[in-house]
Amino acid sequence: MKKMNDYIDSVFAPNDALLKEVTASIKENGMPSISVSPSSGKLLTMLVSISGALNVLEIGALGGYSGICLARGFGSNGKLTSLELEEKYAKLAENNLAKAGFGNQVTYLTGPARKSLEKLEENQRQFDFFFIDADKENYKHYLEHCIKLAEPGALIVSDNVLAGGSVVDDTSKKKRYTEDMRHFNELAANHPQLESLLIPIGDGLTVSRVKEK
Ligand SMILES: C[S@@+](CC[C@H](N)C(=O)[O-])C[C@H]1O[C@@H](n2cnc3c(N)ncnc32)[C@H](O)[C@@H]1O
Ligand SMILES: [Mg+2]
Repeated sequence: MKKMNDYIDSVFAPNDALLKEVTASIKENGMPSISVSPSSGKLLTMLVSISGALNVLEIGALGGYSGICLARGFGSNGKLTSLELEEKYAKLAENNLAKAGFGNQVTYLTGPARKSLEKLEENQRQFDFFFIDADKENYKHYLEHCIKLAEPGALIVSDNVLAGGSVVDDTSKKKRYTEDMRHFNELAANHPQLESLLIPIGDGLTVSRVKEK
């Protein structure tokens, strides 16, 4: 899986100068190197752009790498709302999004994402694109929140659904969240309100489309 991903990254999605700077800033700040892979980031940009989404909700910001990829998909017209547990991470992400030219188009809500999602529901907010990439044990809850906040036809993209290959291959080292990801994929695949497919790029992205009612 690593060799294939390295090949795809190097041919189709080499990091540009800004994404290299963002990746370095995450390391320099002592934060974990767990941003999406370059190809996953490029797919996010393409999916936002192709779908024409203008109101994007991200769950799990870290240092803003995926946030920049999402914002590049909507250009100057869209808005990104990003939920992040850690104040320090959200600050760095905000700085990096400003460097990328999206400073006026992003809002960070800090604290546990499930609380922020409940607030967004109370305020009857709607989004047309979602990216789930935070604590894996809560993915199933995030999915239900996203469906509630979704405009018909919205896309919900979820990262790390292959759990390093361990969801398909019992010889791969099992991760703490292997079972969570197996259950999550089953949920997305069989959910009556979704049409879903897992795309094996990076650590796997499950792409779900919210059916029109
Ligand atoms: C894998 S990282 C996100 C990477 C980012 N999406 C990217 O690719 O650039 C996961 C993030 O989720 C955040 N997180 C973990 N638990 C959370 C929670 N309960 N609510 C909100 N954010 C959470 C972590 O602090 C971390 O920044
Ligand atoms: Mg991830």
